[in-house]
Amino acid sequence: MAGDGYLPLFETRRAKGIIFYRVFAVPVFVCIFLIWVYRLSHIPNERDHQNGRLTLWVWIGLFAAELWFGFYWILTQALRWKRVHRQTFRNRLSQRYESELPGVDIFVCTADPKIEPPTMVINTVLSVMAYDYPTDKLSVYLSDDAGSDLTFYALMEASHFCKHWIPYCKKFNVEPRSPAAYFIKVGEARGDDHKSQSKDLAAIKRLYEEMENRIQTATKLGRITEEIRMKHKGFSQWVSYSSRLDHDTILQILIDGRDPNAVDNEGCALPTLVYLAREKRPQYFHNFKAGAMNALIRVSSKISNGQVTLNVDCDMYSNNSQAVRDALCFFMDEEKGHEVAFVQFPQNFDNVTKNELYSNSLRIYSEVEFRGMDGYGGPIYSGSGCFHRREILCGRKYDKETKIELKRENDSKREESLLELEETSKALASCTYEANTQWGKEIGLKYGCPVEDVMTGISIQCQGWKSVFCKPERDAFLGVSPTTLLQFLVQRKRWSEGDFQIMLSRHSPARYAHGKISLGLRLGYCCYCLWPPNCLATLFYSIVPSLYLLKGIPLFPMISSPWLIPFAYVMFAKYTCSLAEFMWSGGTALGWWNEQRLWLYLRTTSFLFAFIDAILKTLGFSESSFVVTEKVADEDVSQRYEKEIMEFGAASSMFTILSTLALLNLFCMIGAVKKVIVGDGYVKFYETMLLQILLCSALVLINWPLYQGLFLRKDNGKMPSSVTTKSLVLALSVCTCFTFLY
Ligand SMILES: O=c1ccn([C@@H]2O[C@H](COP(=O)(O)OP(=O)(O)O[C@H]3O[C@H](CO)[C@@H](O)[C@H](O)[C@H]3O)[C@@H](O)[C@H]2O)c(=O)[nH]1
Ligand SMILES: [Mn+2]
Repeated sequence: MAGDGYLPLFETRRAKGIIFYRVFAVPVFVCIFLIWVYRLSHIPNERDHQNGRLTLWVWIGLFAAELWFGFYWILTQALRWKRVHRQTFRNRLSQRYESELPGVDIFVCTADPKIEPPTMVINTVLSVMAYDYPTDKLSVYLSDDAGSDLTFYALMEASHFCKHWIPYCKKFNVEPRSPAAYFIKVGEARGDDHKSQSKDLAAIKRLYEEMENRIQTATKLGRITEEIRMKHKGFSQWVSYSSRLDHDTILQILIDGRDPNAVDNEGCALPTLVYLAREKRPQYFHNFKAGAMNALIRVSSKISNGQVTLNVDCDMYSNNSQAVRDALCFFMDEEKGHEVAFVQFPQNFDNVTKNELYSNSLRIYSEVEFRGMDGYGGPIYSGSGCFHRREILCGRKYDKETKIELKRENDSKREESLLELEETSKALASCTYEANTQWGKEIGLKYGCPVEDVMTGISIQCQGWKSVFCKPERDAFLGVSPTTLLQFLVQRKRWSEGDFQIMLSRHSPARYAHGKISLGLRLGYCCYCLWPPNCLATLFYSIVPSLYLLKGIPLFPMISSPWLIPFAYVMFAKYTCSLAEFMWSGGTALGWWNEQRLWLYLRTTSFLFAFIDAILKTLGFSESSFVVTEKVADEDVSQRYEKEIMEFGAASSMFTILSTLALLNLFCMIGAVKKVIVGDGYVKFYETMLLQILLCSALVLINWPLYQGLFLRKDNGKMPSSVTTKSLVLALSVCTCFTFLY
């Protein structure tokens, strides 16, 4: 196809405004440099203060923090310097390859029926079963790490309902194809929007609601009744089940794509649908999601062996039925496609409130930073919403000469009977299968890291492969993001700890990746992998200058000094730029303000805990864990979330740290105000301490929701009184000790 008249399947464009951005970034860097010069050229000596020695240490601390911030700012530039946008041409794909499209295996992961309700899980499954893609080439696998018969039951119901749902979606070309999300959307639309299909709509809605009722009745009951049990032989597999961590492999091919009778109610073939709960035994470590994915890769290779795989988390339903075709435009492009190992779509969420209370839209990642990495060889593999070439995920090395042909017929073993196929596949999901193999090391997803995805992605890129970031206009996947502050902090602790572990591991972008991926991409990786150490500089900067403000000792240039300019410019430029970025990406000003708060909270808690834990793990002192994010919330928690009221309500040590810091700054602020009123006059204090006053007031201002939670609120989401007491005592003692002892 390549040649003179060659029309590519995708196009890459430079992002607009890059030159403008670069021109803007240079003076910021110069000013950062001047700040360093200021610290080095103004080292305090004994005569400056009677407690000069102490100030010297503080000076060194500030210099270290500013060195770090400056260095980190340079890293963030790598994510902005060369942003690109991609556009796909699905029509061309269809014209050239419609009859030769490759098999696509879709893996949905779930791990707990309580916090990932079965109805949510099957909505995701149904949405991907209804992709606009030849159904005989589509297979959907649900991995259930809880081995729950409730989830299995829900999937069984879905396997019946899909016979109505898939033809309905295709007939009326509906979006989104998650039934729950679709019915909500239709409910909100104007009456005449769906008039032409009102009869079919009413019928399909009734079917869905009946199914949903049955599933929810079972979920509420907490077990499967005998009556339902009798209906499907699959339940018999639960006899060996003693707990979620101790059971045989449970595998059911609910719809066998090879079976000529597996058709929808219009007579069209259905996609294959498989339930898998891999074997679990207490004496074998199960490696969390990475273990589940590797079992899925093996089992699916036996059953359908699609050349392309897609993984979605159980809450991430497909919101765009064209996404598979978008991904294939990259893989199947005749000129550049052969070097693309994976295509990552952004993670979007359908429960984000207007001003993103927990900065949960991941806006800056998807609009700015991933595009920046894409310019340097490809984004990180960030889990859900990523298409892979199966062979590469299984460890195939890059070789310029040989191209992996995607367009070929499936070579699955078609002769075996369903039962035989189930039995042989089961063996692939046993606990012992991986012993003495390269699974988890060179093959499949990597083990031993809480962010198995990022780790796997960097090692694929280091083999020489590229990746692509694809963000179609209509969001491809929508999921559920945390709805409480604690969930958010715990999730980010897992992410940052995992990323930092990569930094300390043999896959470190700082060392291992040298010469294997571009410098820009390595710096980009470092930006994420160095999240946790940020805690040190941020803690220092949010405590020490405020305490010195209380004492009346200046740590920054005076208002009349020209050295104030670089400080002022860096702050002004950095924050204006981030505000502009945020608003250009479609956010609100208040959303940006909330994001700044969340960064402070992350840096002082999640990153701190992650920093300590990652180091302990690397030294072998603690075991890895994976706290699954809750996807449902209590009624009153959800209501507060809708109203954008921050949720505390748990006696967590993370909250003690946050409250102590907030109170400490408040006390310093009050102390400073008192000094101004009774002390040597407003003007002098203001002249010498301006930056410290600004810093401390900004911290007080941004912590406003915390003070509310500590003292003003009465609802269940307020700060628990134990946290309030602890942090009051801590903050007061620090302030008192500091004032009187030094
Ligand atoms: O033992 C486990 C633990 C988790 N999961 C599944 O993994 C997915 C991700 O878990 P979640 O708690 O939702 O974590 P998030 O932080 O929201 O997930 C992001 O970060 C993870 C890495 O930390 C990636 O694996 C995910 O794809 C990415 O969306 C969910 O579908 C879980 O059901 C398992 O299958 N087995
Ligand atoms: Mn999730």
